[in-house]
Formats: sequence, structure tokens, C-alpha cells
Amino acid sequence: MGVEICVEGLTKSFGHQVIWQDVSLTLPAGEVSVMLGPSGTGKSVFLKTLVGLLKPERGSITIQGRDITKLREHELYEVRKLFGVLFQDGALFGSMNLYDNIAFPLREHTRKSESEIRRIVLEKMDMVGLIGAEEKLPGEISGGMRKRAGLARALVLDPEVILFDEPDSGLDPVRVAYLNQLIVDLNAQIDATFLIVTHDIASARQVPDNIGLLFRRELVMFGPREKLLTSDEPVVRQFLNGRMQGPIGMAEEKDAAQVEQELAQLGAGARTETPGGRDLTPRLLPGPGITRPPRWEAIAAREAEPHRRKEVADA
Ligand SMILES: Nc1ncnc2c1ncn2[C@@H]1O[C@H](COP(=O)(O)OP(=O)(O)OP(=O)(O)O)[C@@H](O)[C@H]1O
Repeated sequence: MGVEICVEGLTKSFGHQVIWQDVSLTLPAGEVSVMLGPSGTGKSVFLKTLVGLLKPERGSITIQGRDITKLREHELYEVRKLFGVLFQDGALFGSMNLYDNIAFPLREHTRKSESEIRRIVLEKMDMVGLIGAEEKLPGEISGGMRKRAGLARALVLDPEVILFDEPDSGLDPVRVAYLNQLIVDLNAQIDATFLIVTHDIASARQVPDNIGLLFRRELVMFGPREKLLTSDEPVVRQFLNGRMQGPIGMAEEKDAAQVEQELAQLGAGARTETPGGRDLTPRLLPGPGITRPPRWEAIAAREAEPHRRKEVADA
């Protein structure tokens, strides 16, 4: 069913460098959330902190009633079994074929028989569309296939939470579209809690239930997709439209006067919103034949509301 992750007042530094501070958010059970932010704002650090690979200086991460920031290493080992992680490059072992790569966590963490392992590995390979590629080595397949193999491996222990670190990096737009559909379908099928770090705005607009944005060492916003997509917050608008004008600069920050001037110029006429601009981009739906979890009805009703209000206002 997926578990809720409740983050409160989280702060992470390396030496004197504060990466982010006082981050609070709740990843709702079974929902898909996306974390955005300029390069270097600590999105990967956030994922590693959630899974207990990095220790925060302050704050808590509560999962199933336990604050994992307080756990000892052997207790964390158990909690980590709740997580599946898809690393940027799939993190596959280059000398092992896909079958053995995907079987690895089962052989490492369970006492299942080889016949049971075979059943699970083939089931997960089927889910990600990799049946027939069991004997291939990671170096013999495309980047998209490596991502899907990494995803199959993240699925074998039936995780309650899946963390995706830039699943779309290095993929062409068509492969990104297929991967997004796979993510939405998988979420509907296994109902785990998903958190995706991405730079791909099109994906961020279509795939998640919730969006968050890290900037200037803070979580600027985290909330339902429609709230972020229709937000007037300058940094959110700049990021979601991928434009130069706004608070985010080449080296991440700009001074206030420059931002004000740029935004005034924008207001004076230049049209730089992406297609869809402030509109609510339609959500990517699970494919035909995939039963949608009950929460989809609530989502549809929630997302219809701004449209309904707009129609009333326009009338
Ligand atoms: N183990 C570490 N020790 C010291 N500094 C680190 C460590 N890991 C990350 N950092 C620093 O933390 C900052 C955030 O890094 P992180 O990789 O999380 O950013 P990001 O938002 O994921 O970036 P990108 O979008 O480019 O992948 C960087 O300045 C990085 O150098």
C-alpha cells in the first residue's frame, strides 16, 4: 500500500556548508511526488538522507511511527528494506547479466529458493518490459533499458517506497515518455510511495500528485501538483517555465534589484511561459487495462476544481 514519510525540520550540512535547512513535508502514502530544484541544491542529498545513507544535523524523518534519523545501523538495515532506489545510471554491476543483477537483492537479503527467485525476477522484468533480455550485459543495452533494469531491481523486494534519482537523465524525449508511462503504471499497480528527483519539467508537470522545489537552501514549496503549476511564486514560475528571468541565476542566485527589473520586463510583454504556461497540464493516466487505485477518483475531483472555478469566473 505504500507508507507515509513525514519529514520535519530537517537540516543537512557538510562541514560549514548548509545544503538545506528546516525542510518539512509529508510524502503521502501511495502517491507520486516530484522534487525539483536547480543543480546543486541538494536533491540527491535529500534522497540519501531519506534512506538513511546520510545523517541530518537536525529534524526527523518518521516512517511507520519510527524516526529513522535516530536508528542504529542494524535497525536502519531493516528500514532500508522498505525502500527501492533507482540510481541515475541504474547502478548495475557491469560484469553480471540483467537476470543476475535483478536477482542480486533477493540472493543478498532473502533465503528464497532459486526457483522462487526466478519467478520474481521474471515477473519484475515483465513489468518493466525487459522479458527476453535476461542474458544481456549492462554494457550491451541502451540507457533506457539500463534504467528499466535498475527499476526491476528496485522492485524485487516489494518496496513500500521507491526513490528515483533523475530517471530521465540521458534519455531522449520518446524514451522519457515511455519511462513516465511506466512509472505511472507501476504506481497504480503496486501502490508504493514514489519520490522522483528530476530536471524534466514536462515530466514534473504530468506525472506526480505533489511537487516540491528546493532553492537557496530551503524547500520553497511542497504541495499538490495543481497548486505548484498555478502558483505565482516567482521562483516556481521561473523553474516550471525554464526561463532565465527570475531569482535563479547561472550560479544559482541573483540580487533582488536585478530580479525585480527582469520580472518587470517580463510583465511588460515578453511571452516566455512554456506551452501550457500556468494551465493545469493534463495528468498522465495509467495505461489501458491497469486498474486505478481509489485515490484516482479523489485526484480527478480535486484537479477538476480549478477548471470549474475558472469556467464560473469566465462565465
Ligand atoms: N558526501 C558529500 N560530502 C560533501 N559534500 C557533498 C556530499 N554529497 C553532496 N555534497 C554537496 O552537496 C551539494 C548538493 O549536491 P546534490 O548532488 O545533492 O545536488 P543536486 O541538487 O542533486 O544536483 P544535480 O541536480 O546537479 O544532480 C553539492 O554542493 C555537493 O557538492
